[in-house]
Amino acid sequence: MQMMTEKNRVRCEFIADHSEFRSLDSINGIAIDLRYASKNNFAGRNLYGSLNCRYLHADAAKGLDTAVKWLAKEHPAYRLIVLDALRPHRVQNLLWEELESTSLRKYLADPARGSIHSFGMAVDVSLVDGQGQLLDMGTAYDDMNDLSHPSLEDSYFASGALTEAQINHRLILRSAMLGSGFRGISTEWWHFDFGNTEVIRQTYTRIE
Ligand SMILES: C[C@@H](N)C(=O)N[C@H](C)C(=O)O
Ligand SMILES: [Zn+2]
Repeated sequence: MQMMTEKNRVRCEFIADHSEFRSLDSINGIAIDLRYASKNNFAGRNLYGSLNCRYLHADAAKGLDTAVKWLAKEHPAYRLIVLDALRPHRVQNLLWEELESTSLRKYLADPARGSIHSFGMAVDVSLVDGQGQLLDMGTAYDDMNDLSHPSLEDSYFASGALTEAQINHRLILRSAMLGSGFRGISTEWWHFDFGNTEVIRQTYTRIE
């Protein structure tokens, strides 16, 4: 296993000069509402402060370009909205502290391993309609409970806790993302990693 060296870590303040990363503003056709750059998140405060986190690694940005094109062709009434993208490692630490002594840490990557967001290789996304309104996914973004788990959707549909429309919205989002090289996780309908997470942790640049 390759050890992470200093050259694999870059402070977020220098990201604009780093050729591996692409601004979200270069991805045509997406909406952007970075929740951790506002008070509208589970911590209730702006966690990014003056840091510009409107970035992704170029590999993941290319995947998002593909997802945008698929959606425009197959579901032109809907658009992707990016709720989080690059998340500096120092902010992952803040999120981890925020959930100390709770059972909710299972919804976060342990900073000891590192979040794929901190490599710019994960995105939190949803769908908006033509008016920019979020589609109903059955739970809100970062709603840390079982109803958000893709792995439990079938049973929640059977019990009536999730409607057909809510499941359909999730399926459209998932089709756009999985068909473009992203992988979902079992506990969050909004989170997608691009590529092999072990390779990313070992070889990609982590933003501090
Ligand atoms: C906290 C949530 N939005 C999230 O992104 N979780 C993943 C697993 C992470 O922390 O990397
Ligand atoms: Zn995420």
